[in-house]
Amino acid sequence: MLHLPPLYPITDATLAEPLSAQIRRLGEAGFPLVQFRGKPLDTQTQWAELRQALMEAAANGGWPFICVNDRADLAMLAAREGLAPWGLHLGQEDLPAIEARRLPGLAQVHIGASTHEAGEFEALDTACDHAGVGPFRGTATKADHAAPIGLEGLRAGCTALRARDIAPIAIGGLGLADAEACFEAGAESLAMVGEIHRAADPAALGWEIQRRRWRVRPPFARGQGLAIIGGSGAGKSTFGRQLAFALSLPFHDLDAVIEDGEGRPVAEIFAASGEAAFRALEASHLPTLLGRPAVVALGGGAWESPGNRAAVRAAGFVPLWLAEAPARAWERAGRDPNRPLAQSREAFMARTASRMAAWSQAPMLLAFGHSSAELVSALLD
Ligand SMILES: Nc1ncnc2c1ncn2[C@@H]1O[C@H](COP(=O)(O)OP(=O)(O)OP(=O)(O)O)[C@@H](O)[C@H]1O
Ligand SMILES: O=C(O)C1=C[C@@H](O)[C@@H](O)[C@H](O)C1
Ligand SMILES: [Mg+2]
Repeated sequence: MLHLPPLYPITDATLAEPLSAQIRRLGEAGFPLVQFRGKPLDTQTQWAELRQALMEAAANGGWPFICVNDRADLAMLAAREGLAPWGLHLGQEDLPAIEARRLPGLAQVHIGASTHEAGEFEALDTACDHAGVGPFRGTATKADHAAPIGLEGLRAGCTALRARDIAPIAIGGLGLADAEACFEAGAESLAMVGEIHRAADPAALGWEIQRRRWRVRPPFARGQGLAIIGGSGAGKSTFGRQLAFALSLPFHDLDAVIEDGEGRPVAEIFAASGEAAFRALEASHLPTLLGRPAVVALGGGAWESPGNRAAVRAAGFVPLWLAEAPARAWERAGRDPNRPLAQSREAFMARTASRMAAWSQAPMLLAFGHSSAELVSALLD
Protein backbone atom coordinates (compact mmCIF):
# COMPACT_ATOMS: atom_id res chain seq x y z
CA MET A 1 0.00 0.00 0.00
CA LEU A 2 1.06 3.57 -0.70
CA HIS A 3 2.75 5.33 2.24
CA LEU A 4 1.19 8.70 2.98
CA PRO A 5 2.08 11.40 5.49
CA PRO A 6 -0.01 11.40 8.68
CA LEU A 7 -1.52 14.78 7.82
CA TYR A 8 -2.56 15.75 4.31
CA PRO A 9 -3.22 19.50 4.02
CA ILE A 10 -5.62 20.76 1.36
CA THR A 11 -5.52 24.33 0.06
CA ASP A 12 -8.40 26.68 0.80
CA ALA A 13 -9.24 28.89 -2.18
CA THR A 14 -11.53 31.12 -0.11
CA LEU A 15 -8.53 32.56 1.76
CA ALA A 16 -6.75 35.73 0.64
CA GLU A 17 -3.42 33.91 0.46
CA PRO A 18 -2.83 32.64 -3.12
CA LEU A 19 -2.88 28.86 -3.50
CA SER A 20 0.75 28.68 -4.63
CA ALA A 21 1.77 30.62 -1.50
CA GLN A 22 -0.24 28.23 0.68
CA ILE A 23 1.56 25.28 -0.88
CA ARG A 24 4.97 26.93 -0.53
CA ARG A 25 4.32 27.74 3.13
CA LEU A 26 3.10 24.22 3.94
CA GLY A 27 6.06 22.66 2.13
CA GLU A 28 8.48 24.87 4.02
CA ALA A 29 6.76 23.89 7.27
CA GLY A 30 7.66 20.26 6.51
CA PHE A 31 4.58 18.77 4.82
CA PRO A 32 5.63 16.47 1.96
CA LEU A 33 2.22 16.32 0.25
CA VAL A 34 -0.40 19.03 -0.27
CA GLN A 35 -3.64 18.84 -2.23
CA PHE A 36 -4.28 21.69 -4.66
CA ARG A 37 -8.00 22.44 -4.41
CA GLY A 38 -8.85 25.45 -6.55
CA LYS A 39 -12.63 25.60 -6.22
CA PRO A 40 -14.35 28.12 -6.47
CA LEU A 41 -11.69 30.10 -8.35
CA ASP A 42 -12.00 30.57 -12.11
CA THR A 43 -10.03 28.19 -14.31
CA GLN A 44 -7.45 30.76 -15.41
CA THR A 45 -6.53 31.61 -11.84
CA GLN A 46 -6.43 27.95 -10.87
CA TRP A 47 -4.12 27.14 -13.75
CA ALA A 48 -1.79 30.05 -13.00
CA GLU A 49 -1.60 29.09 -9.32
CA LEU A 50 -1.12 25.39 -10.01
CA ARG A 51 1.62 26.06 -12.55
CA GLN A 52 3.38 28.41 -10.14
CA ALA A 53 3.15 25.88 -7.30
CA LEU A 54 4.48 23.05 -9.48
CA MET A 55 7.37 25.16 -10.77
CA GLU A 56 8.33 26.17 -7.25
CA ALA A 57 8.14 22.58 -6.00
CA ALA A 58 10.32 21.40 -8.91
CA ALA A 59 12.92 24.04 -8.05
CA ASN A 60 12.84 22.88 -4.42
CA GLY A 61 13.72 19.25 -4.92
CA GLY A 62 10.22 18.07 -5.87
CA TRP A 63 8.87 19.18 -2.47
CA PRO A 64 6.07 19.16 -1.65
CA PHE A 65 4.31 16.59 -3.79
CA ILE A 66 1.15 18.16 -5.20
CA CYS A 67 -2.08 16.29 -5.76
CA VAL A 68 -4.53 18.14 -8.02
CA ASN A 69 -8.15 18.02 -6.93
CA ASP A 70 -10.81 17.32 -9.60
CA ARG A 71 -9.09 18.98 -12.54
CA ALA A 72 -7.71 16.29 -14.82
CA ASP A 73 -7.45 18.96 -17.52
CA LEU A 74 -5.08 21.09 -15.44
CA ALA A 75 -3.03 18.06 -14.39
CA MET A 76 -2.69 17.15 -18.06
CA LEU A 77 -1.66 20.67 -19.06
CA ALA A 78 0.97 20.63 -16.31
CA ALA A 79 2.27 17.26 -17.46
CA ARG A 80 2.62 18.67 -20.98
CA GLU A 81 4.94 21.32 -19.56
CA GLY A 82 7.06 18.67 -17.83
CA LEU A 83 5.44 19.49 -14.48
CA ALA A 84 3.35 16.36 -13.94
CA PRO A 85 1.82 16.51 -10.47
CA TRP A 86 2.27 13.71 -7.92
CA GLY A 87 -1.41 12.91 -8.01
CA LEU A 88 -4.94 13.61 -9.16
CA HIS A 89 -7.86 13.34 -6.77
CA LEU A 90 -11.23 12.64 -8.34
CA GLY A 91 -14.72 12.90 -6.86
CA GLN A 92 -17.50 10.42 -7.53
CA GLU A 93 -18.84 12.76 -10.22
CA ASP A 94 -15.51 13.37 -11.95
CA LEU A 95 -13.76 11.25 -14.56
CA PRO A 96 -13.40 7.55 -13.69
CA ALA A 97 -9.87 6.84 -12.48
CA ILE A 98 -9.17 4.38 -15.25
CA GLU A 99 -10.01 7.01 -17.88
CA ALA A 100 -7.96 9.70 -16.11
CA ARG A 101 -4.94 7.44 -16.14
CA ARG A 102 -5.20 7.11 -19.93
CA LEU A 103 -4.91 10.86 -20.46
CA PRO A 104 -1.61 12.10 -21.92
CA GLY A 105 1.05 12.51 -19.26
CA LEU A 106 -1.02 11.01 -16.44
CA ALA A 107 -0.02 7.33 -16.67
CA GLN A 108 2.25 7.62 -13.61
CA VAL A 109 0.25 9.96 -11.37
CA HIS A 110 -1.22 8.68 -8.13
CA ILE A 111 -4.95 8.67 -8.64
CA GLY A 112 -7.13 9.20 -5.60
CA ALA A 113 -10.90 9.24 -5.24
CA SER A 114 -13.56 10.29 -2.75
CA THR A 115 -15.66 7.59 -1.13
CA HIS A 116 -18.56 7.97 1.26
CA GLU A 117 -20.42 4.73 1.81
CA ALA A 118 -20.48 0.98 1.58
CA GLY A 119 -20.63 -0.06 -2.04
CA GLU A 120 -18.30 2.74 -3.11
CA PHE A 121 -15.38 1.35 -1.12
CA GLU A 122 -15.73 -2.07 -2.70
CA ALA A 123 -16.42 -0.73 -6.19
CA LEU A 124 -13.52 1.71 -6.27
CA ASP A 125 -11.40 1.43 -9.34
CA THR A 126 -8.04 -0.18 -8.62
CA ALA A 127 -6.46 2.44 -10.86
CA CYS A 128 -6.70 4.42 -7.58
CA ASP A 129 -4.01 3.95 -4.96
CA HIS A 130 -5.47 6.28 -2.33
CA ALA A 131 -8.95 7.41 -1.40
CA GLY A 132 -10.69 9.90 0.85
CA VAL A 133 -13.19 8.33 3.27
CA GLY A 134 -15.76 10.71 4.70
CA PRO A 135 -17.05 13.08 5.64
CA PHE A 136 -16.21 12.07 9.17
CA ARG A 137 -18.45 14.85 10.41
CA GLY A 138 -20.10 17.90 8.85
CA THR A 139 -17.68 20.58 7.72
CA ALA A 140 -18.01 24.25 6.92
CA THR A 141 -15.43 24.16 4.12
CA LYS A 142 -17.51 22.01 1.75
CA ALA A 143 -21.18 22.93 1.46
CA ASP A 144 -22.26 20.01 -0.74
CA HIS A 145 -20.81 17.19 1.34
CA ALA A 146 -22.54 13.82 1.82
CA ALA A 147 -24.02 12.69 5.15
CA PRO A 148 -21.38 12.30 7.89
CA ILE A 149 -20.15 8.72 8.28
CA GLY A 150 -18.67 8.90 11.79
CA LEU A 151 -16.13 6.54 13.24
CA GLU A 152 -17.88 3.31 12.31
CA GLY A 153 -18.33 4.42 8.71
CA LEU A 154 -14.68 5.37 8.62
CA ARG A 155 -13.67 1.99 10.01
CA ALA A 156 -15.76 0.15 7.40
CA GLY A 157 -14.26 2.24 4.61
CA CYS A 158 -10.68 1.87 5.80
CA THR A 159 -11.04 -1.89 6.21
CA ALA A 160 -12.53 -2.34 2.74
CA LEU A 161 -9.97 -0.07 1.08
CA ARG A 162 -6.97 -1.60 2.86
CA ALA A 163 -8.13 -5.04 1.77
CA ARG A 164 -7.82 -3.72 -1.79
CA ASP A 165 -4.42 -2.12 -1.19
CA ILE A 166 -5.83 1.43 -1.44
CA ALA A 167 -4.53 3.89 1.18
CA PRO A 168 -7.49 5.34 3.12
CA ILE A 169 -7.54 9.02 4.06
CA ALA A 170 -10.01 10.23 6.67
CA ILE A 171 -11.61 13.57 5.78
CA GLY A 172 -14.34 15.91 6.94
CA GLY A 173 -14.18 18.34 9.87
CA LEU A 174 -11.20 16.61 11.49
CA GLY A 175 -8.99 18.03 14.22
CA LEU A 176 -6.17 16.85 16.42
CA ALA A 177 -8.59 15.33 18.93
CA ASP A 178 -9.81 12.89 16.26
CA ALA A 179 -6.40 11.66 15.21
CA GLU A 180 -5.94 8.62 17.40
CA ALA A 181 -9.45 7.31 16.78
CA CYS A 182 -9.10 7.79 13.02
CA PHE A 183 -5.74 5.98 12.92
CA GLU A 184 -7.16 3.19 15.06
CA ALA A 185 -10.07 2.91 12.62
CA GLY A 186 -7.49 2.29 9.91
CA ALA A 187 -6.88 5.68 8.34
CA GLU A 188 -3.42 6.05 6.82
CA SER A 189 -3.70 9.82 6.79
CA LEU A 190 -5.96 12.65 7.92
CA ALA A 191 -6.88 15.28 5.33
CA MET A 192 -7.58 18.77 6.64
CA VAL A 193 -8.69 22.08 5.22
CA GLY A 194 -10.23 24.14 8.01
CA GLU A 195 -8.11 23.00 10.94
CA ILE A 196 -4.79 23.31 9.13
CA HIS A 197 -5.50 26.85 7.91
CA ARG A 198 -6.79 27.95 11.32
CA ALA A 199 -3.70 26.55 13.03
CA ALA A 200 -1.29 29.21 14.30
CA ASP A 201 1.51 26.67 13.80
CA PRO A 202 0.66 24.05 11.13
CA ALA A 203 4.01 22.29 11.65
CA ALA A 204 3.19 21.75 15.32
CA LEU A 205 -0.14 20.23 14.30
CA GLY A 206 1.59 17.97 11.77
CA TRP A 207 4.09 16.88 14.40
CA GLU A 208 1.36 16.03 16.94
CA ILE A 209 -0.66 14.10 14.39
CA GLN A 210 2.44 12.14 13.40
CA ARG A 211 2.98 11.26 17.07
CA ARG A 212 -0.58 9.97 17.30
CA ARG A 213 -0.01 7.76 14.28
CA TRP A 214 3.23 6.38 15.70
CA ARG A 215 1.40 5.55 18.93
CA VAL A 216 -1.28 3.63 17.07
CA ARG A 217 0.97 2.15 14.37
CA PRO A 218 4.70 2.25 15.11
CA PRO A 219 6.62 2.17 11.81
CA PHE A 220 8.83 -0.71 12.99
CA ALA A 221 9.00 -3.33 15.71
CA ARG A 222 11.69 -3.31 18.42
CA GLY A 223 14.62 -5.48 17.39
CA GLN A 224 14.12 -5.01 13.65
CA GLY A 225 17.00 -3.70 11.55
CA LEU A 226 16.41 -0.20 10.16
CA ALA A 227 17.80 1.53 7.09
CA ILE A 228 17.58 5.31 7.24
CA ILE A 229 17.16 6.73 3.75
CA GLY A 230 16.67 10.22 2.38
CA GLY A 231 18.51 13.15 0.88
CA SER A 232 21.88 14.57 1.67
CA GLY A 233 21.64 16.81 4.73
CA ALA A 234 18.32 15.33 5.86
CA GLY A 235 20.05 14.25 9.06
CA LYS A 236 20.30 10.48 8.47
CA SER A 237 23.71 10.06 10.08
CA THR A 238 22.86 12.21 13.10
CA PHE A 239 19.43 10.70 13.65
CA GLY A 240 20.53 7.13 12.86
CA ARG A 241 23.28 7.23 15.48
CA GLN A 242 20.90 8.53 18.15
CA LEU A 243 18.16 6.07 17.23
CA ALA A 244 20.57 3.13 17.37
CA PHE A 245 21.75 4.24 20.81
CA ALA A 246 18.18 4.51 22.08
CA LEU A 247 17.32 1.07 20.68
CA SER A 248 20.58 -0.52 21.88
CA LEU A 249 21.37 -1.56 18.32
CA PRO A 250 24.68 -1.24 16.48
CA PHE A 251 24.97 1.80 14.20
CA HIS A 252 26.62 1.86 10.78
CA ASP A 253 27.00 4.85 8.52
CA LEU A 254 27.51 3.63 4.98
CA ASP A 255 29.53 6.70 3.91
CA ALA A 256 31.81 6.34 6.97
CA VAL A 257 32.27 2.61 6.36
CA ILE A 258 33.35 3.36 2.78
CA GLU A 259 35.71 6.11 3.93
CA ASP A 260 37.28 3.74 6.47
CA GLY A 261 37.64 1.00 3.88
CA GLU A 262 39.21 3.31 1.29
CA GLY A 263 41.24 5.35 3.73
CA ARG A 264 40.08 8.65 2.21
CA PRO A 265 37.03 10.92 2.34
CA VAL A 266 34.03 10.68 0.00
CA ALA A 267 35.08 13.82 -1.89
CA GLU A 268 38.47 12.30 -2.72
CA ILE A 269 36.88 9.05 -3.90
CA PHE A 270 34.62 11.07 -6.20
CA ALA A 271 37.53 13.20 -7.44
CA ALA A 272 39.93 10.33 -8.04
CA SER A 273 37.61 7.55 -9.18
CA GLY A 274 34.30 9.18 -10.13
CA GLU A 275 30.71 8.65 -9.03
CA ALA A 276 30.33 5.20 -10.61
CA ALA A 277 33.22 3.87 -8.52
CA PHE A 278 31.63 5.34 -5.38
CA ARG A 279 28.30 3.66 -6.24
CA ALA A 280 30.09 0.33 -6.66
CA LEU A 281 31.62 0.77 -3.20
CA GLU A 282 28.18 1.48 -1.74
CA ALA A 283 26.79 -1.67 -3.32
CA SER A 284 29.67 -3.83 -2.10
CA HIS A 285 29.72 -2.55 1.50
CA LEU A 286 25.97 -2.32 2.16
CA PRO A 287 25.28 -6.10 2.38
CA THR A 288 28.03 -6.48 4.98
CA LEU A 289 26.11 -4.09 7.28
CA LEU A 290 22.86 -6.01 7.05
CA GLY A 291 23.94 -9.30 8.60
CA ARG A 292 22.24 -8.65 11.90
CA PRO A 293 19.77 -6.08 13.21
CA ALA A 294 21.30 -2.62 13.31
CA VAL A 295 20.50 0.94 12.33
CA VAL A 296 22.20 1.72 9.03
CA ALA A 297 22.30 5.30 7.71
CA LEU A 298 22.61 5.22 3.93
CA GLY A 299 24.26 7.92 1.85
CA GLY A 300 21.95 10.34 0.02
CA GLY A 301 22.16 8.45 -3.28
CA ALA A 302 22.30 4.84 -2.10
CA TRP A 303 18.54 4.23 -2.33
CA GLU A 304 18.60 4.94 -6.07
CA SER A 305 20.09 1.53 -6.72
CA PRO A 306 17.49 -1.26 -7.08
CA GLY A 307 20.16 -3.71 -5.88
CA ASN A 308 20.65 -1.77 -2.64
CA ARG A 309 16.90 -1.57 -2.11
CA ALA A 310 16.56 -5.31 -2.65
CA ALA A 311 19.45 -6.04 -0.24
CA VAL A 312 17.84 -3.97 2.52
CA ARG A 313 14.49 -5.68 2.06
CA ALA A 314 15.93 -9.18 1.71
CA ALA A 315 17.76 -8.71 5.02
CA GLY A 316 14.42 -7.89 6.70
CA PHE A 317 15.47 -4.32 7.43
CA VAL A 318 12.74 -1.67 7.46
CA PRO A 319 13.58 1.35 5.30
CA LEU A 320 12.60 4.65 6.95
CA TRP A 321 12.56 7.83 4.88
CA LEU A 322 13.82 10.79 6.86
CA ALA A 323 11.73 13.15 4.78
CA GLU A 324 13.19 16.59 5.27
CA ALA A 325 12.26 19.58 3.10
CA PRO A 326 15.15 19.76 0.58
CA ALA A 327 15.50 23.53 1.06
CA ARG A 328 16.25 22.90 4.73
CA ALA A 329 18.63 20.03 3.90
CA TRP A 330 20.45 22.35 1.48
CA GLU A 331 20.91 24.93 4.23
CA ARG A 332 22.70 22.24 6.25
CA ALA A 333 24.65 20.34 3.59
CA GLY A 334 24.97 22.78 0.69
CA ARG A 335 28.56 23.56 -0.40
CA ASP A 336 30.04 21.19 2.21
CA PRO A 337 33.41 20.31 0.63
CA ASN A 338 32.94 16.61 1.50
CA ARG A 339 29.57 16.44 -0.27
CA PRO A 340 30.53 16.52 -3.94
CA LEU A 341 26.92 16.39 -5.12
CA ALA A 342 25.84 19.28 -2.92
CA GLN A 343 27.86 22.05 -4.55
CA SER A 344 25.31 23.73 -6.83
CA ARG A 345 21.83 24.37 -5.42
CA GLU A 346 20.21 23.81 -8.79
CA ALA A 347 21.93 20.47 -9.40
CA PHE A 348 21.24 19.38 -5.79
CA MET A 349 17.53 20.14 -6.17
CA ALA A 350 17.30 18.38 -9.55
CA ARG A 351 18.91 15.23 -8.12
CA THR A 352 16.74 15.38 -5.04
CA ALA A 353 13.60 15.67 -7.16
CA SER A 354 14.61 12.64 -9.21
CA ARG A 355 15.05 10.56 -6.01
CA MET A 356 11.83 11.57 -4.30
CA ALA A 357 9.62 8.85 -5.80
CA ALA A 358 11.90 6.03 -4.63
CA TRP A 359 12.18 7.41 -1.09
CA SER A 360 8.44 7.82 -0.85
CA GLN A 361 7.99 4.07 -1.17
CA ALA A 362 9.16 3.78 2.45
CA PRO A 363 7.36 4.92 5.61
CA MET A 364 8.34 8.51 6.34
CA LEU A 365 9.58 10.31 9.41
CA LEU A 366 8.89 14.05 9.40
CA ALA A 367 10.98 16.36 11.57
CA PHE A 368 8.86 19.54 11.24
CA GLY A 369 11.84 21.54 12.50
CA HIS A 370 12.51 19.33 15.53
CA SER A 371 15.97 18.11 16.47
CA SER A 372 16.94 14.52 15.77
CA ALA A 373 16.93 13.84 19.53
CA GLU A 374 13.30 15.00 19.70
CA LEU A 375 12.50 12.84 16.70
CA VAL A 376 13.97 9.79 18.43
CA SER A 377 12.10 10.36 21.66
CA ALA A 378 8.81 11.04 19.87
CA LEU A 379 9.25 7.90 17.81
CA LEU A 380 9.96 5.69 20.80
CA ASP A 381 7.42 7.38 23.10
N1 LIG B 1 16.76 17.54 12.93
C1 LIG B 1 17.81 18.34 12.73
N2 LIG B 1 17.70 19.66 13.03
C2 LIG B 1 18.73 20.51 12.80
N3 LIG B 1 19.91 20.13 12.31
C3 LIG B 1 20.10 18.85 12.00
C4 LIG B 1 19.05 17.88 12.20
N4 LIG B 1 19.49 16.67 11.81
C5 LIG B 1 20.76 16.88 11.38
N5 LIG B 1 21.13 18.17 11.51
C6 LIG B 1 22.43 18.75 11.11
O1 LIG B 1 22.43 18.82 9.68
C7 LIG B 1 23.70 18.43 9.15
C8 LIG B 1 23.54 17.24 8.20
O2 LIG B 1 23.14 16.09 8.96
P1 LIG B 1 23.67 14.63 8.59
O3 LIG B 1 25.10 14.65 8.30
O4 LIG B 1 23.17 13.74 9.69
O5 LIG B 1 22.85 14.38 7.22
P2 LIG B 1 22.81 13.09 6.26
O6 LIG B 1 21.39 12.86 5.94
O7 LIG B 1 23.55 11.98 6.90
O8 LIG B 1 23.55 13.60 4.93
P3 LIG B 1 24.39 12.72 3.83
O9 LIG B 1 23.40 12.00 2.98
O10 LIG B 1 25.09 13.77 3.01
O11 LIG B 1 25.28 11.82 4.57
C9 LIG B 1 24.58 18.14 10.37
O12 LIG B 1 25.31 19.32 10.63
C10 LIG B 1 23.60 17.87 11.48
O13 LIG B 1 24.13 18.19 12.75
O1 LIG C 1 23.59 12.49 -2.46
C1 LIG C 1 24.50 11.71 -2.77
O2 LIG C 1 24.50 11.04 -3.82
C2 LIG C 1 25.61 11.52 -1.82
C3 LIG C 1 25.39 11.76 -0.48
C4 LIG C 1 26.38 11.47 0.57
O3 LIG C 1 25.74 10.82 1.64
C5 LIG C 1 27.52 10.62 0.04
O4 LIG C 1 27.11 9.26 -0.08
C6 LIG C 1 28.02 11.12 -1.30
O5 LIG C 1 28.45 12.46 -1.12
C7 LIG C 1 26.90 11.06 -2.34
MG1 LIG D 1 25.24 10.91 6.35
